[in-house]
Amino acid sequence: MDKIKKTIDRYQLIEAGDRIVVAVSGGPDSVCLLHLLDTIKDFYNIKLYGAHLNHNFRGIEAQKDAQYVHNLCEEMGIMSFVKSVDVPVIAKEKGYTLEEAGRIMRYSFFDEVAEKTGANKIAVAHNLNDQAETLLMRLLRGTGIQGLTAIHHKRGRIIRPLLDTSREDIEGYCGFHNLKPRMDHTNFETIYHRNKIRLQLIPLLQEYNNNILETLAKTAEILKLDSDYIDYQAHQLYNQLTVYDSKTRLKIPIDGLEKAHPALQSRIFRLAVEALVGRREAIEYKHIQILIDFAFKEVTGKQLQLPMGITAIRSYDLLLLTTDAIEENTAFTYSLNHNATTEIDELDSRLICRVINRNALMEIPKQAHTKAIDYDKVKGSLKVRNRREGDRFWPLGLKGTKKLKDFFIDYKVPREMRQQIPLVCDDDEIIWVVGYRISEKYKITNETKRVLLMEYTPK
Ligand SMILES: Nc1ncnc2c1ncn2[C@@H]1O[C@H](COP(=O)(O)OP(=O)(O)OP(=O)(O)O)[C@@H](O)[C@H]1O
Repeated sequence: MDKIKKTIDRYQLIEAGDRIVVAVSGGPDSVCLLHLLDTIKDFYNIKLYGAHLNHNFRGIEAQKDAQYVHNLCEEMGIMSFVKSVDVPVIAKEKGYTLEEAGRIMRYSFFDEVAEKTGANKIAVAHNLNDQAETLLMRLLRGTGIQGLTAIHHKRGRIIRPLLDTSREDIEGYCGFHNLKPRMDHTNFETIYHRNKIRLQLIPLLQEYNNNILETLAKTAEILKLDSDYIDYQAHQLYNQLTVYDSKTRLKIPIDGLEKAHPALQSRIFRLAVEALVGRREAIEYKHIQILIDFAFKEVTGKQLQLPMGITAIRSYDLLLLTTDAIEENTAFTYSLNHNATTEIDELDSRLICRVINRNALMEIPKQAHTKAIDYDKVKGSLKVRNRREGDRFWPLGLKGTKKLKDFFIDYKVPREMRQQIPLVCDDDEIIWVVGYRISEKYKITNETKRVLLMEYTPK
């Protein structure tokens, strides 16, 4: 009891008035956690809810776990929530491992219960041994400083009050209070490997250091401090560099990245991945290495396909990361009416055209997306379309026409964005490359009488 109170206070896991969902698998750890929190609930002035997910891994045994948790909570007068999810089916459908799917479903269920009850915290029962085992497993597999910080006492609204308490103490507590937890079946994570670490490696290490569990936990804590600092720096730089086109598309200037310390580069990529797909760990170290090589060494225009549907595109001095489908064939053409609004569905935008008198032009504010041209020079019908093979254009201020492709290159328009740039044309020529330039041929001169005013806006 003293130990967990110390942990709670040291890491500020609980505040008066908290409503806490306790994740109860039915094993010794979570039963001990529930009992402990129930004992101190008045001291801390908190309200508890029990939550159990039946993963449907083990038929009747799993149902008994669920029943057990339900009964236990009822005996303690704690409102409980039990849900059954067919995790094996979901894992198969989504291509996750059983362990991954179980974890995702479990945490989304805890969130659901928190939503329902208005809880602001979720308590899970990882203990000191879990911490040491996780650290050793990661060390053996190979990991970075972040991985060696192992399990955290607090992350978002998840709290782990038992993280400094050993399995031995937890079993002692259960025995003392006559609690009868069910066998802990919850650990699907390479059970065999973890068990070997638990039963062989840790006892061996204990011959060298009696307090190996505490030592490993301390190491994780020291590393966490340093890791937090590097993360903080990475966040700062990420926020400084990254430009979002949309939620599914972001750009990072390559020279900014290149100047950053390599320790920050890989973290910035992970933050970008997190922004796109919600999870930092969605791609592995080897993918980050490939991405770094791609960003700094590959040629313009090439694409790199990463897991989770992420595409990286290097274009000029920008690295684009997106989960959008990169479509090549999106040709569109719309006729423009002189005094009307034309919707361009493909770009989710509209173009408003008005023919006005030359004199009225003075009152129109100058904006990049509002342009005026000499209407009397327009031949045939007006339209807006995207680029075609062989397009040429005479940019305002230049001596003659050039290939539209070269114009785009001059303006560093990424290749895969060129399809998305509207071009206002007449029967003969491109009049306006929207967002960039109008044509020299259609510019307003002293002779201009009627003006076509065009305004391009998002829908
Ligand atoms: N079926 C379950 N229902 C409710 N809570 C559970 C369930 N399984 C696990 N938990 C909670 O999660 C904690 C960690 O469980 P376990 O060690 O099996 O998961 P892990 O895979 O190691 O970790 P994590 O779930 O945090 O990724 C348990 O102590 C318990 O609080």
